[in-house]
Amino acid sequence: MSETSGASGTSESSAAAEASEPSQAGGAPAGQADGGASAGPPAPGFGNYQNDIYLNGLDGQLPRFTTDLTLLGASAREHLDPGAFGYLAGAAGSGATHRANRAAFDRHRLVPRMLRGPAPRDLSTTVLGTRMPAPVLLAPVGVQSIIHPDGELATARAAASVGVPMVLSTASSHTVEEVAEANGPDGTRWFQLYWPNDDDVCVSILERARDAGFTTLVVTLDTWTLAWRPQDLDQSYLPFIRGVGTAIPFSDPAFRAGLEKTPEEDVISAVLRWVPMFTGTDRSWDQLPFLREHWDGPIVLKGVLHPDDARKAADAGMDGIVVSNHGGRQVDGAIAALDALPGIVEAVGDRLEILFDSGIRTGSDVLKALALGARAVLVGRPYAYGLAHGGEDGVRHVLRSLLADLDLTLGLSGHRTPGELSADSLQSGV
Ligand SMILES: Cc1cc2nc3c(=O)[nH]c(=O)nc-3n(C[C@H](O)[C@H](O)[C@H](O)COP(=O)(O)O)c2cc1C
Ligand SMILES: O=C(O)C(=O)c1ccccc1
Repeated sequence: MSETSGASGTSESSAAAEASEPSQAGGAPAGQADGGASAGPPAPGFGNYQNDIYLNGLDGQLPRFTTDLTLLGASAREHLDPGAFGYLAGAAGSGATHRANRAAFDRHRLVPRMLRGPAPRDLSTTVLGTRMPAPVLLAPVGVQSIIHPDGELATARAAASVGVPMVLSTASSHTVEEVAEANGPDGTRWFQLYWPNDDDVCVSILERARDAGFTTLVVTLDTWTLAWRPQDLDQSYLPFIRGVGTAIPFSDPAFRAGLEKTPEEDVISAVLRWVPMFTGTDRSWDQLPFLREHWDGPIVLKGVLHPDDARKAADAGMDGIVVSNHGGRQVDGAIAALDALPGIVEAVGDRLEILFDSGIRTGSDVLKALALGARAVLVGRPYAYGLAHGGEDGVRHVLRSLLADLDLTLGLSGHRTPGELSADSLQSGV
């Protein structure tokens, strides 16, 4: 949208993996009614979205787009420039880890239980002091203005209307203050840090995030430099070197103080100062006290895949971790995030909160991650695809679909709350 596209990506990796998920004819035509999407507090029982959709059908209204979230990658292509699509759907290298994330879910199957009266259900939970209606958060996804002009503002509004917490990326297209306003007084929001190597800039961004009502800090460890991403390389597509996804630093007084000209006057110089400040900046465990000193809420480390790193996070006094391989976008050939989860839960499950992301597409995926010990999950590409399909309404449709599927699948499996799930709820290795 904001970019002109270069050569179209031809490698069969990454984006193709997402876009080639089995395509059924199920996708409702775009542009139709939004199946009962409405702002305001969520209806009691997420499964009601199913009723809304069927009842709207009596009036000839179909959901805005498909309710099968595994299909969204393919249809998002129609709404995006090739560059933006490749960036969103793509992955590292051959896409092996991206595919492994999905394959891992298939190796675990739920074993439903009967006649246990699992209604009404209660999906709500509290994670690190944040009350949430279901154990689901929106993962940090940067540069959302390449997906839709409203970008993170649309996401923030949709998240608040459903009650789901959002995690805002440092690489946002809108400032922390703008996103907080869109998310509103009732929205719940966490802030994701790409840790700048300039301490003054880091502290200034943290203070702004805290003042704007972001309660928990998520520090991403696995993307201190961008991986080899053929989908982007083949199109020479990197939004933030064009000053897209840089709203937070460019509006930051400490960052601006180090520039001779403002970013509005000279975007190239601002980009040249920012990019090396947040990428190419690997950190070490002994630097974590700096963040503790400058952030008074909970701190979560995102991108942990080894039990020893999870132990180090606990030893460092961190409050939580996200078991994640960044949706297969960083180390191609890395372990599927779901396969890393049980060992990490065993190592530190009693010492800190364990969240999970990478590959969640359906309600049953959420249940499998919870059964393997995650307290909550983050979902990335699916809501970004929703944003591509229909801005705020599109994100809301994805969220309501995922939560309705989660609620119904939990109940049909014989459970009333997510806390009832355990490894016994699964048959694994199938
Ligand atoms: C387009 C895109 C941009 C992303 N940007 C960020 C980011 O700025 N910060 C971050 O920590 N993770 C980022 N991620 C990773 C997500 O937070 C999350 O780990 C990943 O998308 C989960 O996998 P899934 O897409 O299969 O749900 C990004 C992912 C995508 C697809
Ligand atoms: O593309 C990503 O996965 C990502 O995390 C990122 C990194 C820098 C800027 C924007 C997004």
